[in-house]
Amino acid sequence: MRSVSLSDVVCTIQGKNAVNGISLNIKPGEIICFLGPSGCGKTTSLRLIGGIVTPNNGEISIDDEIVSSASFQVPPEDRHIGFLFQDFALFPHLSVMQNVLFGLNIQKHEDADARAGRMLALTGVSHLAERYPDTLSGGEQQRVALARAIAPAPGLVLMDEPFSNLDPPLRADMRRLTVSLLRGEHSDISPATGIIVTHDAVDAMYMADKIAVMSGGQIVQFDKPDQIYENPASPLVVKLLGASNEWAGAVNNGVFSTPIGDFQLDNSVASARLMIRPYHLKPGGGENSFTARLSSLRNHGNTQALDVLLSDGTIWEVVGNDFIENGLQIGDEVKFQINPEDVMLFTD
Ligand SMILES: Nc1ncnc2c1ncn2[C@@H]1O[C@H](COP(=O)(O)OP(=O)(O)OP(=O)(O)O)[C@@H](O)[C@H]1O
Repeated sequence: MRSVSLSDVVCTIQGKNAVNGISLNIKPGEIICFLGPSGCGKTTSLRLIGGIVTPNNGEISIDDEIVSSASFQVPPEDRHIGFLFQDFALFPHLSVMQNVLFGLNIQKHEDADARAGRMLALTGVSHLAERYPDTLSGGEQQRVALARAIAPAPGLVLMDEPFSNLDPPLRADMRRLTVSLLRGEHSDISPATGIIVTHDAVDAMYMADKIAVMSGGQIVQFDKPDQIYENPASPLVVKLLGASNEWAGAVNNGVFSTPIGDFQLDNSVASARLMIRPYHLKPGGGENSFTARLSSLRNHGNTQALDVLLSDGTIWEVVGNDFIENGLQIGDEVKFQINPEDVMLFTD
């Protein structure tokens, strides 16, 4: 298991800072997910760590040895990293077995055949050993790519959207498998530090010890998933982690008056934004409640969703599972309860 550290790393591509001064310390054995909207610099950060692109400024170290700076670059093949990148697709002219053997043979691994066989078994593709990549489904190819990345026991594995082409049940399987392999939960497979790029919050929440949320080439929050979920640093982080309702407006003399009630803020604040998750709004009266009119009701099977009109015409979503059973109907005026702890307030 290897440590990775980035210090004030900048990477300019075609005159634009794709990565704009990121610093990060990743401990041996940690699984880190880079999460962020499209174009925020996740893939470039991973490519910098892999040595595929060179920083214009700053330093990258692996196990306390500098591997990248503006003037010095250890080539990717000398970093002994496992890659699972779209650009490093399976070799089309090699069978599945030969693909997994590739890295093992470079390392002159003693029991390469046995180890490749074991990796194929663990990733559930032993029966495809003699097949060629173009005869495999997307999901099968991703399993083989995972086996190939981890087979040489690299101690550090970089993955760029490793489950991008998988449907939800297969994605959940692959998440579990990836974490168990990185954690070394299988005998004779050494644990590894994992750095994974994803734009899927569920992937990140499930797999990561820590999530690095990126925006505009910078890391805007780096913390444990539950911390990020409970204390998001900005509206962007709230949105990345799941659906949310919001309302923004002026603050007058420290009072933020919203359709769901008044909130006391600092006197110096001029404007604010309130956010709340759809499933945190529950029908019911009482102290912290507000009234809204139901404008639509959708049944998604295991959940039901309401669109509700606030007093100023703003539409919010409410998610639950018993609205229909409780007789709610479009046009009804309904009271909704809020727990003040679920309200996220951001000042501009
Ligand atoms: N080869 C390139 N040529 C020009 N611009 C590039 C290149 N690679 C990246 N960029 C730009 O750098 C920025 C960061 O790109 P990057 O691929 O790192 O983002 P990302 O967060 O991984 O996005 P996505 O989730 O869409 O893959 C983007 O604005 C992108 O357009």
